[in-house]
Amino acid sequence: MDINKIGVIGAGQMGTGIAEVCALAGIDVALNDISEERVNAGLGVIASHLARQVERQQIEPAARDAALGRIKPALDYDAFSDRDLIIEAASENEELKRKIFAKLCPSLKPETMLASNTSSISITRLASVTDRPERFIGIHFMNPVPRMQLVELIRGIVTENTTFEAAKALISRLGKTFTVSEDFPAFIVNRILLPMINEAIYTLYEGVGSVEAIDTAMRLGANHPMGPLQLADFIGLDTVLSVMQVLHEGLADSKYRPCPLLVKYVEAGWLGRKTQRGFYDYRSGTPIPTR
Ligand SMILES: CC(=O)CC(=O)SCCNC(=O)CCNC(=O)[C@H](O)C(C)(C)COP(=O)(O)OP(=O)(O)OC[C@H]1O[C@@H](n2cnc3c(N)ncnc32)[C@H](O)[C@@H]1OP(=O)(O)O
Ligand SMILES: NC(=O)C1=CN([C@@H]2O[C@H](COP(=O)(O)OP(=O)(O)OC[C@H]3O[C@@H](n4cnc5c(N)ncnc54)[C@H](OP(=O)(O)O)[C@@H]3O)[C@@H](O)[C@H]2O)C=CC1
Repeated sequence: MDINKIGVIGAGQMGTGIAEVCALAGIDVALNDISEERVNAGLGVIASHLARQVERQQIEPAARDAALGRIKPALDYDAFSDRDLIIEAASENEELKRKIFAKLCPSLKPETMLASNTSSISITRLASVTDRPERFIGIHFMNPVPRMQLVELIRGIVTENTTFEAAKALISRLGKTFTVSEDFPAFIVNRILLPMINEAIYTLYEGVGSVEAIDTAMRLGANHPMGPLQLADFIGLDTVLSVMQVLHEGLADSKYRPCPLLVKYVEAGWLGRKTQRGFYDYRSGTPIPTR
């Protein structure tokens, strides 16, 4: 099936990025979140990111205007009745995602495909709460979506080839590259990257280095574009913790235990950029280490 109309659930960092790249590629987007206020805030973020691309002469103003014209708010799931694909990008919480998918299906055409942008959670388990597990797939974009070339594709145990092929065609239309991961905890990217970030937090927690030393060391010592603690704040410390918990529980190996300092920051509501404070304090505009 050609994908020309998508629904996106979750207007946060990833949902807005997915909506932005799909609209720029000519796809009609209906964007949902838990409130009209949240959806409108997401639409504002998309407009500001597109404006930045116009300023940088990466896109023409007309392309920006056309893309914005393709994105509309979806304040309930009835707005998804004509969609070809729904991409869920709500918070990294399995119970929340299962509730979304269970509630969503009755509003959809029988042939509508379902995808989750989950960083780590079992596609097979998420698919099992729907009426269409064969049309359910993991389409895992990377953050920030407009700038990252990779998309991970993860098939559930019964994902059909037609669904897999449609997802591959969408990724190609977005000008991105996919890799295929088997449906095991955190797939490929986060199975490797998040334990590294967790280890960086342990390095801080054990006093081996300061926030700045750790980030500078990896930026200049390993040519990472962002230091691991800066990246953790960019991803969201709640998401980082959720992924480590999925790895720890899913693989039953203590090497994936989340660092107690990460747990403390999340419990304090210090989630990184999205709350203006994590390993850095962003409230003044200049990132200042919080420890
Ligand atoms: C957790 C998961 O499930 C999987 C994942 O996604 S793991 C995370 C994977 N992503 C990464 O590793 C990103 C690593 N960082 C980078 O590649 C680069 O820093 C970057 C592409 C994000 C920015 O590139 P850059 O050219 O150095 O910076 P620049 O383009 O000037 O952008 C600078 C700013 O905009 C942000 N940014 C740039 N483009 C953006 C976009 N399209 N959307 C949102 N933020 C963007 C940058 O984070 C940075 O923020 P501040 O100005 O607030 O510091
Ligand atoms: N951050 C990253 O670097 C990456 C994240 N991902 C994955 O993408 C997904 C989203 O992550 P991210 O965008 O960072 O998270 P954010 O916290 O930025 O956004 C999640 C959004 O979902 C909303 N939400 C919560 N419950 C519902 C619901 N029932 N219906 C609709 N929207 C809801 C949240 O609202 P509220 O805040 O009010 O609860 C929030 O606006 C997660 O599964 C994450 O693992 C994948 C790749 C990279």
